[in-house]
Amino acid sequence: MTGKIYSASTTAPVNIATLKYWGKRDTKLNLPTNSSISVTLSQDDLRTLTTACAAEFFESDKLWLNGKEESVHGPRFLACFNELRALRKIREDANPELPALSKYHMHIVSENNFPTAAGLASSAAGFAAFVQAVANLYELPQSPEELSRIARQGSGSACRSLFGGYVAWEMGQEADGSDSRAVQIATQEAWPDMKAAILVISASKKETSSTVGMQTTVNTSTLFKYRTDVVVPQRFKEMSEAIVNKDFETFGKLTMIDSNQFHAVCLDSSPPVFYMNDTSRLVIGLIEKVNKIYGRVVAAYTFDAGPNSVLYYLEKDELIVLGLLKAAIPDVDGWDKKSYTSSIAPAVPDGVDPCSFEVLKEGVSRIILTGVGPGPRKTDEVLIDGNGLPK
Ligand SMILES: Nc1ncnc2c1ncn2[C@@H]1O[C@H](COP(=O)(O)OP(=O)(O)OP(=O)(O)O)[C@@H](O)[C@H]1O
Ligand SMILES: C[C@@](O)(CCOP(=O)(O)OP(=O)(O)O)CC(=O)O
Repeated sequence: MTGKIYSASTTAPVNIATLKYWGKRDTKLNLPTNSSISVTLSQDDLRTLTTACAAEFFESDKLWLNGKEESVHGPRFLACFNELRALRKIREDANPELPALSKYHMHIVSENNFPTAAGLASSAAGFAAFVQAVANLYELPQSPEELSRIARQGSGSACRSLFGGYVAWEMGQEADGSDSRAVQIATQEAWPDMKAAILVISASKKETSSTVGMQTTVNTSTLFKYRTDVVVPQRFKEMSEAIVNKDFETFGKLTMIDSNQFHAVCLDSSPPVFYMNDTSRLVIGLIEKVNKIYGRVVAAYTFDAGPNSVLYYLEKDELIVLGLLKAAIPDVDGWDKKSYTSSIAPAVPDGVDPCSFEVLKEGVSRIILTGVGPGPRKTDEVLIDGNGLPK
């Protein structure tokens, strides 16, 4: 059977948290135990591209991710489908001339241009793109904030990828999750010189998913309650202010101590959850050393649920940060053509032991040079063919 196919596409960005979401107070609605903050990264380097289409002749909802069909019958996808269809239905009821897309099955085709399920926040970009693509298809009037409440139910961190720039996920208080949504703290333009270097230390699927790891922490860690009740509320205020004031020193310090505390509560879980490895710890040591040598925060490290390291730094310090990394890991994929050598400062400052570079050379497989970027973007690129199947 054939017929008219309605379609819309979007791209969506990855975001990397600087104040970590770790723990759910409601696993069904994906409601967090604490608020969190992230930086949205440029889609020139990391992005999901998703096409959503609907047609009367489709027989079921389907999703193809990177060319492979995946189930959409899990509760996360179902929650998003149901909410989006309900919003479309409101439009159709108000205007009976609209095609009855809410009654049609959907085909979703999506591509990540980076490793999936490897701690590079693919679920964040993936669910944000999915929700935004369907919202585009349905021509929904809802704001990014409202869409973020839906994306949150796909994957918590996805709610933050509905915005560009600097984003907070406010945990909310309501039992139904109506006030647990993302808001923008500052636009990309407000603080445009934030850069990020991602050291890909492992691009393989991780052993303990974030979903499982965080609930192990909620259920067993005694340090965790102190983190959510005392530490995060204070840090949330300080980090939001640091972003608004473009105060990298405070932003960077908070980013590093929060990453470390997140991994500390993982270790305090039973059984303990480990995400960092020896290479990750070496990166921490190196950045701590460099910051000490310069007497200020030149770069801030953060690690999610995996060994990969994300380093935030300001454009003005690019020569210091990338000069050192280029000296340490010159041969990995991902370097651009710039030289990053300076006539005034040595690439490897006094006090940094170049012997440690051997471990980095062994452990890092790729560098991704990126920076703060915008939120989801509509695109004319379409990933489906005339039969509603992946091209
Ligand atoms: N483009 C996409 N479209 C829809 N769903 C996606 C997409 N990309 C990833 N996902 C979903 O997210 C899952 C991977 O999420 P997971 O949390 O395991 O990894 P991650 O997001 O890369 O890591 P982390 O969240 O710890 O940074 C995939 O199995 C898939 O269900
Ligand atoms: C360490 C983190 O990256 C955890 C992300 O967890 P997810 O958003 O992947 O978890 P689910 O809500 O279960 O899908 C920290 C963060 O992004 O804030």
